[in-house]
Amino acid sequence: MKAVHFGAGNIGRGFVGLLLHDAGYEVVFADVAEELINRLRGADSYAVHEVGENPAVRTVDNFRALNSNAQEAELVAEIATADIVTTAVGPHILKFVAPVIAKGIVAREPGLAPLQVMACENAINATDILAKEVASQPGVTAAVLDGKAVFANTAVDRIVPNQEAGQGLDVTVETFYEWVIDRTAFGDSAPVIPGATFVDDLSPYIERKLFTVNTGHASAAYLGFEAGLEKISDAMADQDVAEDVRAVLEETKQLLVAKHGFSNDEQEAYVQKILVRFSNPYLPDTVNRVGRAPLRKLSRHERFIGPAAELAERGVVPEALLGAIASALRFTDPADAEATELAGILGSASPADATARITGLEPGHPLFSAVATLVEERQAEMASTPA
Ligand SMILES: NC(=O)c1ccc[n+]([C@@H]2O[C@H](COP(=O)([O-])OP(=O)(O)OC[C@H]3O[C@@H](n4cnc5c(N)ncnc54)[C@H](O)[C@@H]3O)[C@@H](O)[C@H]2O)c1
Ligand SMILES: O=P(O)(O)OC[C@@H](O)[C@@H](O)[C@H](O)[C@H](O)CO
Repeated sequence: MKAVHFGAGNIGRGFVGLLLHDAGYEVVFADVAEELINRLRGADSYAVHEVGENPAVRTVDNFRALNSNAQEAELVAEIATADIVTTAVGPHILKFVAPVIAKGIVAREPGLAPLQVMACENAINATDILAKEVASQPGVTAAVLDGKAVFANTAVDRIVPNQEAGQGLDVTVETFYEWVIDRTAFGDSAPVIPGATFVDDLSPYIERKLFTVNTGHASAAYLGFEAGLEKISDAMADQDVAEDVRAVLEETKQLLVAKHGFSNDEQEAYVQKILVRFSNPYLPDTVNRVGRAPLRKLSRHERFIGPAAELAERGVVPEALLGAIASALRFTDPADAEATELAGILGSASPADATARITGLEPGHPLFSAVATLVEERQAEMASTPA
């Protein structure tokens, strides 16, 4: 069995690659980072260090690596004969990997089982986004895809920080993991991945993951950044930050319980577990990594505006989420292109225009004016602070 996995970064090596390896797949990593590809080519195995409660070291072998920019023909041939394609490249990168995936699908011999495609990104229904991109490639029609590929949405959860320089291919991860996959996409032929959970309705799981783990995580990052802290575990050790994160998760709990029918106790247990995960002192995770790409995180259906908008539509003022959004507007990182772009929008547009551009909220939406007020406050702060 062979899997082609796009993105040999943190989650690619530390989670998706590991679970596919443990399920018996040979993994062909495809990435654009030449140095990383060369390292993978030169190694027989790498180690995944699971840190926290019940630490363990796992070994991944039986992999190869291709440069997806420089070795397109080879990659097409691999995809044409693979069982599974997965991605962990970032939601905005899916459009760049779609063309080669489409070519690989077109090149599959008739009679082969359909390629099983799963995007493992933090976004609601990321595989649908990828499927749409694949279907829009030249020469690809619904008839071409029919019988040659199936696309399944998934929710992936494991905190994998940026890795220390000098660590080579080895990855430090938390012990917890969860990979929930939409079973319905596969008919009777779902892949056997012992570490994954297959469900008939993914939407409650994917929203619960994004609006609890990622909303809480990003809140800790932006509130922690504002408090001058670098590590997520240090942010969680700050009583004010921890209380604010807890209040944010109380609000998303209210939404998730009402919308998806999770019991209050079940959701509370999920929240408690997550707070412990964020506080893991052995995990060298930073506010800059978790706060990365603030424009993506502040977009319409993402971890802040998504739940806050739904709460506002239900007549609830999401005070704690608004507090976290205010902190997100203050996030700066010269190395982060989206943080720079965010500052540019705040510095040049009117409060209403900036709010619409940053969040995608419509001016008539019940959340709009509350966010516009935060934007205006941030703009006033920026105007009074020397550059
Ligand atoms: N790190 C985590 O804790 C975590 C957990 C769950 C989900 N995710 C999601 O997984 C995705 C990846 O996150 P990450 O933390 O591993 O990031 P990362 O930056 O460590 O890895 C991304 C990898 O994708 C590669 N890449 C970029 N463009 C590419 C292209 N066109 N073709 C092939 N490879 C390409 C990069 O070189 C990099 O190696 C994101 O969507 C993230 O939200 C991350
Ligand atoms: O990957 P992002 O940028 O969407 O979010 C940053 C972190 O919150 C995220 O990577 C978590 O570590 C992960 O989603 C945990 O499962």
